[in-house]
Amino acid sequence: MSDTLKQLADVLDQRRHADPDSSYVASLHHKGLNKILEKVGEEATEAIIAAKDATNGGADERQALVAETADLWFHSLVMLSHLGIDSQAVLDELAGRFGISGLDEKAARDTQ
Ligand SMILES: N=c1c2ncn([C@@H]3O[C@H](COP(=O)(O)OP(=O)(O)OP(=O)(O)O)[C@@H](O)[C@H]3O)c2ncn1[C@@H]1O[C@H](COP(=O)(O)O)[C@@H](O)[C@H]1O
Repeated sequence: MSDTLKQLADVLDQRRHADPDSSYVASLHHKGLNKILEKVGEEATEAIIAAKDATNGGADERQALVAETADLWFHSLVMLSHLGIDSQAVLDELAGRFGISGLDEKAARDTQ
């Protein structure tokens, strides 16, 4: 899975300074951070609605949720690229959390 994310992140970095008229990614960078954040929020909302629809839905609704989650992940990667943050850092962050219960981590946070 992370090979796909890595490949996509590389393509996104390559498109950073491409022609906005021929690249959707370049057009997002050209419009700026606010537009990218607007898309992240929009795709998050669409993923939430798709998840609600998938609760009682069939294969089509489940596939729609997969597609909306892909849109959300894609636009989140564009956001990181725009800010010059290597998406590998997110994968490293998740890897660093392996074996640490979310409940234990939250309890430790509350005592700090
Ligand atoms: N994975 C994606 C990907 N996922 C979603 N999208 C685009 O994200 C947009 C989201 O759709 P919306 O309907 O929400 O957006 P919209 O209405 O077109 O845009 P707004 O007017 O709302 O801003 C669509 O244009 C999708 O095509 C993607 N565009 C590109 N990629 C990857 O990025 C690579 C580079 O793309 P380009 O920069 O376009 O060459 C591609 O080869 C793909 O690998």
